[in-house]
Amino acid sequence: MVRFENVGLRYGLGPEILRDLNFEIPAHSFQFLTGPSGAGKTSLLRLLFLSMRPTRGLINLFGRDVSLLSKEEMATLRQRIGIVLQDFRLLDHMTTYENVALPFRVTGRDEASYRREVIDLLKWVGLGERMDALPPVLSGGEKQRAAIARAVIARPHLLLADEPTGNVDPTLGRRLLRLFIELNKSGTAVVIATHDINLMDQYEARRLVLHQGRLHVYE
Ligand SMILES: Nc1ncnc2c1ncn2[C@@H]1O[C@H](COP(=O)(O)OP(=O)(O)OP(=O)(O)O)[C@@H](O)[C@H]1O
Repeated sequence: MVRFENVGLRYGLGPEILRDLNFEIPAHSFQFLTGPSGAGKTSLLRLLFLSMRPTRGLINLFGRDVSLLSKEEMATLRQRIGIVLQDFRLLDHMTTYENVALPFRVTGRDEASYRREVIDLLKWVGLGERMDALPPVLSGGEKQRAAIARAVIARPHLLLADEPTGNVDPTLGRRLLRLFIELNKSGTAVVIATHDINLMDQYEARRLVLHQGRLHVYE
């Protein structure tokens, strides 16, 4: 599903923050991406979401060499990826319900066919009472759960999540982890970037560990 060959990344003229990355993310796999603060986890997620190009090396995503993709082809590939970023990126003029329903709306689906699904997921993540609220009035943890719901609702082929339990209490964190595990069981490859040792200890999974620019894989 994803293959990195000798990938390196630097910002501007700075040092290489990712070096000689060689790894694969198999279809249907589940992995934590971890490493100290500043190790490059968010940068690696950005490479995976095609919002940045590597400085060197090859990235193959869904069978395509990403350096050869047109903008339109990139947009199409991105539709197969769900992403939860640390700044959530919710649309402030849309309600929580509308934000979460967005992945269905962009594919032109009739609302009657997904309304129940969106409401059930909002209830599952504890936002049943906040469906009609606009993002600016949500708490940090509520925004995070809305962003997670939006990323998983359409069952993407690949889910990328950056510190998805960073703003919630441990009980809710466990609930969200269960959501990712269920999504993975239904076929999605999942990558969760986290510092949270407690979270990682709750589920036996592959670990991708970034350290001094290099990636170590523990199966
Ligand atoms: N836009 C940018 N321009 C220049 N340097 C950047 C930029 N974004 C990140 N960096 C640098 O790249 C390195 C990796 O940052 P990144 O945010 O990917 O790490 P991280 O592992 O996600 O950190 P954290 O766990 O603290 O979120 C850091 O040294 C950071 O300062």
